[in-house]
Amino acid sequence: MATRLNTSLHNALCLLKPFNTLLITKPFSSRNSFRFSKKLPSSPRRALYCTSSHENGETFVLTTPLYYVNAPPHMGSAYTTIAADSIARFQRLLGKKVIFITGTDEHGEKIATSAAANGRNPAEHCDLISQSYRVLWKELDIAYDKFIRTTDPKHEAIVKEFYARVFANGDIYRADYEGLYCVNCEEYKDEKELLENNCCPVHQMPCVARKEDNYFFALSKYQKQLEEVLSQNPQFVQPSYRLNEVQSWIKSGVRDFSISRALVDWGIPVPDDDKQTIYVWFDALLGYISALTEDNEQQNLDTAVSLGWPASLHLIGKDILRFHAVYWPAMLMSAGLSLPKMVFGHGFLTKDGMKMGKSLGNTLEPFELVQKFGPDAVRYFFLREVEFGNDGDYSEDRFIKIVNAHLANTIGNLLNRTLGLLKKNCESTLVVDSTIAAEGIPLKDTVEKLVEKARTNYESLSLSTACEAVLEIGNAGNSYMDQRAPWMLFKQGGVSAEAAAKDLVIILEVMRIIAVALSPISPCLSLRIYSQLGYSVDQFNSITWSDTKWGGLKGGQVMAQASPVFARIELDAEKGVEEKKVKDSKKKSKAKVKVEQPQTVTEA
Ligand SMILES: Nc1ncnc2c1ncn2[C@@H]1O[C@H](COP(=O)(O)OP(=O)(O)OP(=O)(O)O)[C@@H](O)[C@H]1O
Ligand SMILES: [Zn+2]
Repeated sequence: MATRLNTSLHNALCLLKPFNTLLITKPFSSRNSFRFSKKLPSSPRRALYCTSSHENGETFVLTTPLYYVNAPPHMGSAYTTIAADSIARFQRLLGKKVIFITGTDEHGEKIATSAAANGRNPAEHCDLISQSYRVLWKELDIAYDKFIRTTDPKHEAIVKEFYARVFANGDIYRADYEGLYCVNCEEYKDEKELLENNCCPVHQMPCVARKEDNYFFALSKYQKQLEEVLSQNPQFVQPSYRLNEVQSWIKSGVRDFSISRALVDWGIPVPDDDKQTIYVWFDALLGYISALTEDNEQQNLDTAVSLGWPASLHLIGKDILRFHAVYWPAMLMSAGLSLPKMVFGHGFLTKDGMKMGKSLGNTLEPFELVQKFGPDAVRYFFLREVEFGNDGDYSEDRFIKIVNAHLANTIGNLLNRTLGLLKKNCESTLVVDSTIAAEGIPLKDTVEKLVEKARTNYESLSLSTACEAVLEIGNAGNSYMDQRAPWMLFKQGGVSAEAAAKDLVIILEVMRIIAVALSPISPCLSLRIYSQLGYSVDQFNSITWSDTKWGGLKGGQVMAQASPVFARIELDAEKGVEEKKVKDSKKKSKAKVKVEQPQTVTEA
């Protein structure tokens, strides 16, 4: 609730500041180094696999990864969260109850080391970094419903209960382990997946040899059930090429993994053995369940599960696919809980071809980007530019080109020009209902088809194509404006002027539909469009996807004063396109946001 209120407030602020410049684990192996000192447990005692024991009807529960607080967020963490927020907003538009869960993963060796390196105790360190995630989510208009920290006491209670269930099911045993460990992944690595000098392929740093006496989770017992989950429900892992990856891991044989650490103090103690702490991944994944509870509720698994489990969607980066698509389902089966409905592993934002990451330190600063360009531009660019699922590289030139062309020109200018004409010729008042204005006009059918394209692509998480469909609506509106040239028709007067007045209604209806259809991606921009069309913040906040249907604008509705809804980004010393191109090729440009002048003068 608090989040919702904050979001409304924030939206209202967006209205006041239209040019939102914001100056404002792993399976280990070890053919050579791995040995058990104890026998494997026998097979599971109870039937475990169920994908839908809990049906939560129209509730859509989605999660981002719980981000590791070894360092503040970067554009990669923001990317997943922006995508999740857009999906959550779309699902809310469909009328579903949404529980959007995000949070921070705060235990483990990497955190303890990072805290020490910064001269802080781990708890202080986690408070600070976790807060920086919340601040960034606010800047980016992320309307999450639950923010879980794995250091929350309610989480610890759930983890211990879960551990006890898995133990009671005979799936935890004690053994020695010796292997190569990547501290940044917090995972023992299979030697065959390492690069030269035993370097982790994700973090490009050598893994260290470790020998420990740990508790193990008997993943190998679930091999067959995991195979069945994937073959019976191929939707479980998306996109489909990631499913192939997961299937091949499982086919090559899953191995038990260690779920405790003897050398790490900063973690949840293993029940009945306070010399060990629970492995950070075994702990963190449960955040998706503990997040469902309220702080003042009795904390137990059954309560948590009744509040929304299983999740409809785990949205993650491909780096943590194995945890979510192999370990997590097996852990849930062991505890007798339902499996999430889908795990979607998107690609990496890269820098020079390498995954941008905290450990590598090659990150793009999201706070800086938002301050320079505003949340709408940042959200739009990454979701439009990177096909969801694939990797994508960032370049400032491309960023500026895309947001200027799409948001400032195709959408912003069209609205501005139309409102300018309406003010000059119709006293900013619509002459007729948009349904009547569009009678016999093919543009209406085109828009309806594109709305449907946007909807199906949002539904299948093809966010880039959904953006593309909305932009096509804008292109269709621009073409209509250019073909009809209403400014000429107004000059002709009489019937022509009457037709021109209807044309403006048609284009403004197009703008209204764009605002609704783009609201999951760039909500503040949509709100600004809506308010220019004469709607209140409350009216905007109650839109649903059915508002993409043609016919919302009515005759007599008075439009607001025209003012640009999206600030075109200008380069510092820009003096014309050619000069800009030359400059760009010579040195990295510095960008700033500048308000573009309305373009109504020449046409009017
Ligand atoms: N470069 C990236 N591109 C896309 N998503 C990313 C990227 N980096 C992190 N993420 C998101 O964050 C998740 C990993 O969170 P984590 O807190 O471990 O961040 P990290 O920067 O990858 O950390 P590290 O570099 O220490 O491994 C990924 O699964 C993904 O959701
Ligand atoms: Zn690693």
